[in-house]
Amino acid sequence: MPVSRYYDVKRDEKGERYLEPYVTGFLLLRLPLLNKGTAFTEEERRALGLEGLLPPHVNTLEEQKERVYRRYRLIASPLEKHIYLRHLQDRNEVLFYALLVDHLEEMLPILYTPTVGEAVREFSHIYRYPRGFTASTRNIDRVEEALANVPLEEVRLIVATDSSAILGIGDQGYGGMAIAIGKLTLYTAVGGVGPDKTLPVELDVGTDREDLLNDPLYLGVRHKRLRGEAYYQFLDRFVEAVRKRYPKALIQWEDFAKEAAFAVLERYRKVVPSFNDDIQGTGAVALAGVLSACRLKGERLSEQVVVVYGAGAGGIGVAWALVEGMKREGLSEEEAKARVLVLDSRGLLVEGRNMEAYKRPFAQRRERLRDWRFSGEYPNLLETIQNARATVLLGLSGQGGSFTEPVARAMLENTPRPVIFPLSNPTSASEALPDDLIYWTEGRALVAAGSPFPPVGYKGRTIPVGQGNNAFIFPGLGLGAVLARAREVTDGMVLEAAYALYDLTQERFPDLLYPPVRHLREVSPYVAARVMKKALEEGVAEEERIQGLSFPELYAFVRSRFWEPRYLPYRPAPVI
Ligand SMILES: NC(=O)c1ccc[n+]([C@@H]2O[C@H](COP(=O)([O-])OP(=O)(O)OC[C@H]3O[C@@H](n4cnc5c(N)ncnc54)[C@H](O)[C@@H]3O)[C@@H](O)[C@H]2O)c1
Ligand SMILES: O=C(O)C[C@H](O)C(=O)O
Ligand SMILES: [Mn+2]
Repeated sequence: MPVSRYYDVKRDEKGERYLEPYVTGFLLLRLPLLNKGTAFTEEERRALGLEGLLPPHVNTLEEQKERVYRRYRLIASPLEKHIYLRHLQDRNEVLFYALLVDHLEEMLPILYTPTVGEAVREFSHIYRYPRGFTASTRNIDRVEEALANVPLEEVRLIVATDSSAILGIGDQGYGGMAIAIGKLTLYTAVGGVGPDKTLPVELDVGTDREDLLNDPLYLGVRHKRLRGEAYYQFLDRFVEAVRKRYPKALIQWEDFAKEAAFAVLERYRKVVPSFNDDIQGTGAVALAGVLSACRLKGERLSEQVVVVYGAGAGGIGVAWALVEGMKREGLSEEEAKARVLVLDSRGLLVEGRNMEAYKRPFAQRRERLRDWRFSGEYPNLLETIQNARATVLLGLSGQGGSFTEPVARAMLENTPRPVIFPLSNPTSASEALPDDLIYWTEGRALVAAGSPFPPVGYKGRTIPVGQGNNAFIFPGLGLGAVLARAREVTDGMVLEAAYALYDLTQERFPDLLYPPVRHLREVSPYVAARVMKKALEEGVAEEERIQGLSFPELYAFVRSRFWEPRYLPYRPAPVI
């Protein structure tokens, strides 16, 4: 089976790859996975019916990049930059990725967090070309036929969202498609997964947002969200259709609101290789960063008292990973859980309190509160920090500005080097500005944030702010699972991704909490190889070619399959 309905990638007599298109002429210039624009050579133009359809001068990829980058630099607004780049992606994917890879640090905040949040909100207003797959209440009864319309035959990576909790901006209806597109852009740019192996999916089960339902331009289905049995039936149908059409594909669940996030993860994790990015990817990235922080202050993770602010997908995922990390250092489950305190909007999770099932494993023993001083029914953030003598504070609440000066100062009362990570996205949802945290703690806090922030200048020092974003985990985790053909993404693989990120940071960037974002293309293949090694150890790796490989061999395997944005030579398909 060819890679796509419109082309295949083959090898010539010398083993070099070339592309064989099944369409010629004008159409070739309209398909983003095929279009080289002005870079089609004279020979290709003659052979493929393009003569006279392009300007006479043949450009190199370098020249094309120069042209599009110059225009890009003239655009002032981040959202307009996003629109410009997305348009380029829909016109010529190789050029788009070649440009992105050259300017990763500059363009990631435009294509991904935080600007992608705006693109989600404005999705129906800035819409241009279709991309990805939409399963909706309109087509779910015919989802198999619909999925057959996707022209790609070798999809390996699907990012699917129901848009019920996009970043920290809540239910966003059809607009969540922009998040699925953004995550997969990273898979290709830093995870080396070919763009024709990826498929963004919007699961449009409706929206509860009145402003969207009343907006005449809104592009999604216009009814309230499906719930209960109907919701799970919808998802069952989708998963079944994916299994049939793309049996080798992994599904990354993205931005499902709390309860659904946990339920969907558990319902399908043994049915189809899948993981939840917000629970597991975030857990892993937080664990890696806190381990780095501990190393920098010369302490152990198991000595810390951690407060996790927010008890949704992100918060509970982070609490889980930190408990696992402490257990690795020798604590019992109970000892570890006593060191990880989790709060939701009503305060500290305490046993006996009325709460959702997924929160219960992280509720504190009641006796714990016996000598505590607090005002309300349950201790609030400040009271928890003070009474538990917290040394690490992690924000996954989506509540912008909730780490106030008294909160930061209370952390400093407990320890000379507090670890404070406001991890909520986008920038407006960040629990604090890194600048403020550094000032409030007199330059002593170790700070990383979910969204990108510039370095902070403090008393002559320049303090870099790490980006504690699951972008350091999911591309490597997904890539590793796919290359290993893992039948399941195990908890062991998720934790391995965390330790891989920590090890790499320690080795390559010993002064930092996370690698700089421009190094993501080194991080992901390393994480992937470690994930593959773990999958082999746990007996879930089904890929024949990697059985028995050493770590360097696994790493070489990943590198050899890493997609790079370069034009392949084209040869017309032989006429039969
Ligand atoms: N940095 C990262 O990589 C990363 C990854 C995942 C999520 N996040 C961020 O975490 C935030 C939450 O995302 P999620 O996926 O967990 O959403 P979610 O819908 O699953 O959970 C939201 C949770 O926020 C908490 N919350 C709401 N109001 C609160 C309040 N006033 N005080 C304390 N807690 C409150 C609640 O416990 C709720 O369960 C978002 O802003 C998101 O961007 C960051
Ligand atoms: O999308 C991000 O930037 C990280 C994370 O998945 C989130 O939901 O905030
Ligand atoms: Mn997310």
